[in-house]
Amino acid sequence: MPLQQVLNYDEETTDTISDHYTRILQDLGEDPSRDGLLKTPVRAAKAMQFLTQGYEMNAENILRSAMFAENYSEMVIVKDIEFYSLCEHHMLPFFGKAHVAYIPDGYIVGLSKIPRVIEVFSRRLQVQERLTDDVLKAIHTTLNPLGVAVVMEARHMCMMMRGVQKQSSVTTTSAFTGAFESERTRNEFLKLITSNLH
Ligand SMILES: Nc1nc2c(ncn2[C@@H]2O[C@H](COP(=O)(O)OP(=O)(O)OP(=O)(O)O)[C@@H](O)[C@H]2O)c(=O)[nH]1
Ligand SMILES: [Zn+2]
Repeated sequence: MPLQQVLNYDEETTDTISDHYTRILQDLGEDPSRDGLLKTPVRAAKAMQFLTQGYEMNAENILRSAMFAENYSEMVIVKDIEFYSLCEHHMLPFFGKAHVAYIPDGYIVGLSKIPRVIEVFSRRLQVQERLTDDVLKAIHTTLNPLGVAVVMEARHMCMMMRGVQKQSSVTTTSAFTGAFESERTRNEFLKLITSNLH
């Protein structure tokens, strides 16, 4: 299922989460009955369901829906794909850019499906390392290419707004399979994602 701008929110789930948010507001010392907060529990409940809709999505189905037999066997790179996720420790956002490459082995995939796979795994509670690995494995096992490479760069709000409070640190994670395990291929990919060629 693709990322939905407007989810079909299940009423019962929204009500339950909303009730929890009402209590959280009270526990934070707020007055949930004041004008500005009247709809906040429902809004927050819907926002959290939106941000975790990846649990309902299936990466394999998305990729299989647009796989085409093709003899192209050079590196295909989709870079600068923005993503937003939630860290599973604090449920605060981490966000940044993903760069994905693969070398086809008989099949190419519709380009938009790569950002869609990133949505599947980023719209959940995550850590950046697992997110990187989830994207890698989904593409590798479904498309069966000669190799897959994933690099993700992100800023973590839990390190910026609270805790250690470092505003400019960026975390980079990477994972590689197949041909990208060779230094030459990996370096070519890294060179291409850091170039300004558009
Ligand atoms: N490896 C990894 N760590 C993350 C990620 N997102 C958040 N964290 C870290 O998860 C750790 C949780 O550590 P704890 O000591 O249990 O939590 P805490 O007391 O809130 O830690 P501080 O953030 O240092 O105040 C922190 O070091 C966070 O920076 C991620 O995607 N990957
Ligand atoms: Zn965190």
